[in-house]
Amino acid sequence: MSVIEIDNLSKRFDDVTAVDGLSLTVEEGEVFGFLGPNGAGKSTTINAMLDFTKPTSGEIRVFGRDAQRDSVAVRERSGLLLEGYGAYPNLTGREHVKHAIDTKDAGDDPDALLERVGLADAADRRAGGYSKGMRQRMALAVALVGDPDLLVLDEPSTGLDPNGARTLREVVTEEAERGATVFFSSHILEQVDAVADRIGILLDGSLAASGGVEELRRELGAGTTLSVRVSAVPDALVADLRELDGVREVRARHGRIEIDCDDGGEAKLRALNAVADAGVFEDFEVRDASLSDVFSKYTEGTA
Ligand SMILES: Nc1ncnc2c1ncn2[C@@H]1O[C@H](COP(=O)(O)OP(=O)(O)OP(=O)(O)O)[C@@H](O)[C@H]1O
Repeated sequence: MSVIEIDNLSKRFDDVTAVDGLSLTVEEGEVFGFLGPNGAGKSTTINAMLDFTKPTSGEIRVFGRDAQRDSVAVRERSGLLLEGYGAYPNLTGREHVKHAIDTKDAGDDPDALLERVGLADAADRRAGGYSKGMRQRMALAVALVGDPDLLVLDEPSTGLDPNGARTLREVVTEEAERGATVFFSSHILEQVDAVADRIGILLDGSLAASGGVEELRRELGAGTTLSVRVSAVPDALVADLRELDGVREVRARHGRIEIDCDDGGEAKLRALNAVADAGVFEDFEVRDASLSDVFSKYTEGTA
């Protein structure tokens, strides 16, 4: 069953088109990574999903219900960590979580939730004195209240240190194992890559690509890099390599020649032969382009 169905969503603010004909579906139990650079339209999409902003056109269904007309029912089943979560400076972390539990009429233990997000030690401190990362951890604890069927996390890694980022990934994985659907937006690919079943790349309000990590890599023809250890780097060889069919870029550094090739074996084979013919070949390794390369390729030149 699809938990989120977005159909041809557009949202304009005066002369700015924040979302432009976006369609996507997220299935039950899936962790969906919603990636895009600043200003791509991620928050606007999320706000429309939760009826915090009205679409200019298009339709959104969450749990099979109209996201605008049935927004109360949608929000009741969702746990939200949204940008600019407003903490009450005078309330402690525990009081924030307790308040969310009471509001949702849930049976959670606030301390257990704070423990899960690594905030147990600061449970009795006022949120006004929390660091950015601590506030983000608290917001995550609040989002987890009531075992929501859908977790909507908008840039949840903002302000988190590496430990916090790991805790976040663990929590997302645990929630998915529990059966929750997770919609996770970020402009940091590594955060999403590690936990997402599927990724959508949003650019200028439209989906530029979507699919599983491997599928995306193939679809985008991310290519592979051949790294050859050489005894010397003759200029003529570098020039020859650049001319080969299927070779995209050649770099020489630290006794190696790095050759970016199209997917498939032929270009790599041609390049290796050329290095061998030049009499400088020592050793080689092959690296697949990471999804990070794919993402940079897609977002190059954008904000
Ligand atoms: N309330 C608003 N009024 C006018 N323009 C807006 C409003 N909200 C968003 N925008 C514009 O819509 C575009 C998309 O913004 P949005 O916040 O959805 O992007 P984002 O992908 O979430 O970016 P970020 O990663 O920086 O949070 C931007 O150009 C932004 O300036």
